[in-house]
Amino acid sequence: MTVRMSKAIIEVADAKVSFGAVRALAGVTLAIRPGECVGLVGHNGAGKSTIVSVINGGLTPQQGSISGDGEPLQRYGINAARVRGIRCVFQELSLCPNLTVVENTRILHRQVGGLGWRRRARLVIERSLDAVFPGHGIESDRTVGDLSIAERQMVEIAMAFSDSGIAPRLIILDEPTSSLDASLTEQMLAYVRRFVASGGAVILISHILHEILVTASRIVVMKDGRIVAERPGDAWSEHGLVEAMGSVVKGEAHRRTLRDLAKEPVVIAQTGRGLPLQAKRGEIVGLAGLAGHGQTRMLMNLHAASTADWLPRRDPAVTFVAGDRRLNGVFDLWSVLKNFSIASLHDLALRGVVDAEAEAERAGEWKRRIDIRTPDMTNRMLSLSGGNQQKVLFARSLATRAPVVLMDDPMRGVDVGTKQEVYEIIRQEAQRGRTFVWYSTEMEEVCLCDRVYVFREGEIVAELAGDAVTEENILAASFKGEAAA
Ligand SMILES: Nc1ncnc2c1ncn2[C@@H]1O[C@H](COP(=O)(O)OP(=O)(O)OP(=O)(O)O)[C@@H](O)[C@H]1O
Repeated sequence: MTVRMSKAIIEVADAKVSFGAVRALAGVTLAIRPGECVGLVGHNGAGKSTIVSVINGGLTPQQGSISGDGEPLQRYGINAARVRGIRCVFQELSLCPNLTVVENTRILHRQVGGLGWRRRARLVIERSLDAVFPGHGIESDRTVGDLSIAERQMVEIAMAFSDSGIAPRLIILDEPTSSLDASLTEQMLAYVRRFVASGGAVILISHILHEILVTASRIVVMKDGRIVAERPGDAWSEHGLVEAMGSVVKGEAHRRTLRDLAKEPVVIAQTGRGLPLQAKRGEIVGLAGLAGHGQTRMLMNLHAASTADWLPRRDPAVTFVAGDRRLNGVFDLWSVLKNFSIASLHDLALRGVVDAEAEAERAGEWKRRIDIRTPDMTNRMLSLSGGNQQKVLFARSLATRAPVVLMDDPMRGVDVGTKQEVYEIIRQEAQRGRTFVWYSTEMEEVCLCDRVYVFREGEIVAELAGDAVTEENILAASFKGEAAA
C-alpha cells in the first residue's frame, strides 16, 4: 500500500545563512507536514533559531529556496508566513511590555480592529489561555511588563495558538518551557499533542531532551549549521540524542556527599510567616516550588541587602546570575568581552585603569572553560545565540571573588553538554567554600542541591535536606505546602 504524504506546510531547501564570518546555516533542508511535531535539538549556536527565522519569514537565506503547500514562494516574509498560519514563540519574548495582554493581542491579530476590538481581542486571548493553561489566573487587562517571566511566556504561547480568523497551522516553539515549571510545561505539551492530533504542526526546540522525546513525532538534530541526523521520535533515546549533538554522554548527575559544613550560616533570610532561609559556607542551597511563588524576589532581596552601599566594593559580598537576561542581565550594546568583565573591573584595573590584556586573558579563559561560541570576544553581545549569552552571564558572576552566588534559574537555554560542565564548576567552587543559592525551574537541578527550600505563595513552606531532597517531596510541598512523609 502506498502512503500518500500530505504536502508540506513549508519546505526549506538547501538554506545557507552567514553572519559575517559566522556560518549559521550551511545548507539546511527541512519540510514540515500537517499532523507532525518536529523536535529540533542541537548545541548552543547550532543554528536552530536561524532556521526557525527562515521558516517564520523573518530572515531571507542568502541561498536556497522556500515553498509552501507545494508552491515555490518567491517573496516570503513575516506577513506571508502569518497569512499561511505560521507563528513563532521566540526565545527572547517579544510582547510589548508597556501594553496590556489584550492590546498585545490586537497587535498580532490585525484583523481584530474597529469598534469593540477590545472585547473581541480579550475573547481571542482568554479562550486560548484557558485552552492551553487551564486555571492560569492571568488577567488580560494587566500590563505585560508587570507579569512574571513565566506569565509572559504563557501569554506568548497562548497568543501563538490563538485563532481570530486565520487559523494557526504551524507553531514554532523556540525553548517555550525555559521559564515554566513542571506542571505548566505538562499543560503546554499536552496541548501541543492535541493540536498536532487535530492536524496542526509544531516545531519544538528545547534543551530539555525528555520533553522532546515524549512529544515529537520526528526529531531532527543540528550541529554547526547542518542537520546531522533525523529519525522518528520513538527511534531515539536521550543517550542517542546527546551523542548525535556531539556532546559527551555523562552519567546522571547526582547530589554530592556533603562534608561537614561550618555551623554559622553566611546567608539568613525570612519570608513573612514562613520558615527562615539559611545557607552555610560551601553549601549549595536550592529554591524550589511553582514558578513565581517568591523565589526570584527572595534572591533580589538577598542581593539588595548585601549591595546597598554607595560605593562599589572591591570585594563584593554577593554576585547575581540573571535568568531573565534581557531584563536584568545583558548590556545589549556592549561587546561579549565588556558584558563579561563588568563585574570584575576592580580586579582587572591597575591604578583605576583597566588592564586590557588581563581582561582579554581572563575572558579567553572563561570562553574555553564553558565553551562560549564566538570567533571573537569583541563581537556584539547580541550576535551570540541565546544559550551562549546565558553562558556569558554565568562566567561574569563566577569570575568575581564574591563568596555568595545567587542564581535566578540561570540555565535557561543552555545546552545539555554545557549544563554538565557548569554543574561541575558549581561543585568545585562550593568545595572551595563558595555558597550558592540557586533557584531552578528544572527538577533535575533542584535535586543536585544539598538543601532545598520550597516556596509557596511567597513563603518558605518546607525545608528538605540530604536524602529528603526528592522530586516527590518537592512536589508534595509545592502543592500542599508540606513535605511528603
Ligand atoms: N544577528 C547575528 N549576528 C551575528 N551572528 C549571529 C546572529 N544571529 C545568530 N548568529 C550566530 O549564528 C549561529 C547560530 O545561532 P542560532 O541562534 O541559530 O543558534 P541556536 O542553535 O538557536 O542556539 P541556542 O541553543 O543557544 O539558542 C551562532 O554562532 C550565532 O552566534
